[in-house]
Amino acid sequence: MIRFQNVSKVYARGARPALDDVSVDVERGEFVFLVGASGSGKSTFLSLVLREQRPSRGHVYVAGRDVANLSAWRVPSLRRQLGVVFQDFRLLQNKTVYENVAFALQVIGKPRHVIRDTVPEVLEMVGLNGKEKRMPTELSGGEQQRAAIARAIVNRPQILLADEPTGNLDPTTSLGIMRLLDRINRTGTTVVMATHDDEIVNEMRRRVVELRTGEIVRDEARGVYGERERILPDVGRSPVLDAPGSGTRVVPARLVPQPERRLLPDRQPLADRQPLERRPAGPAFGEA
Ligand SMILES: Nc1ncnc2c1ncn2[C@@H]1O[C@H](COP(=O)(O)OP(=O)(O)OP(=O)(O)O)[C@@H](O)[C@H]1O
Repeated sequence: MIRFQNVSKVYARGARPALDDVSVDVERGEFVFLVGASGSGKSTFLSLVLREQRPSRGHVYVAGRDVANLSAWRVPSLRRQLGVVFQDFRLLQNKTVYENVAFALQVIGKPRHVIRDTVPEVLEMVGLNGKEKRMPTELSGGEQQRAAIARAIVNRPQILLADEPTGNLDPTTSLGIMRLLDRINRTGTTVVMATHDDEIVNEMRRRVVELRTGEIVRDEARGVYGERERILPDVGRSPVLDAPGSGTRVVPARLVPQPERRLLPDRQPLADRQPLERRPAGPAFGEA
């Protein structure tokens, strides 16, 4: 779905590369965390996928197309396959929630009846029904991010890119946003999320690609799909969510980050989860 082949990006002559010979594949339907310190190249990675930037060397393929070689008139069609959410939401302040989401369809020429049917469906999916007429200033941060996510997925993109989507939110609100992104991913949308939030990364137990000064220093499958979990024999309990009534499950002790704190209660028993390759590519939203 996304392939970086020996990609380097140098912004200014003589400067250190923002990305340095990066090769990585993101498969259809994956959820990948892109982590690394500030300045390690995460946003550069996302901007290359979006064709906001072109690589200085190497190739970036998105849905099979070499994006650096796309002619300018094909870039909008690439972007239609990509939904994007940002830390600062970037809603249009003079439009209501409904209008913000509808606008994403209007600009690509969707007929009015499609907009009328689709927007309420997406707003319900992200948990904003009843708030259609609110202006962005009348929403909490978490609600603004939900509106931004609704706008990003309303056109059913194959890929959702999220650049620090929880960066402005408190832990509880972040949890809700992560559940929503998880749900969107489970319907078949590939998600790549750049984040500094170790707690979320450790909790979600998905693939983690770590950048350091432009190079990949870690690429690790986590959780049920990761080798680490399968080979770990010792099993421990999370002290926070193993409280009575928490509905949590046993987790391998060594996978619980320090300090131990679980953000995301598991909603799906391990045995019910399918390996990625067997997960059908479903519609881009709606319940899995
Ligand atoms: N448009 C630009 N022009 C010049 N240099 C840039 C540009 N964008 C990023 N850089 C540089 O490239 C490097 C990687 O930056 P990037 O924004 O990709 O990192 P990041 O991991 O996303 O950081 P953060 O977590 O702070 O957002 C940094 O050294 C940064 O200064």
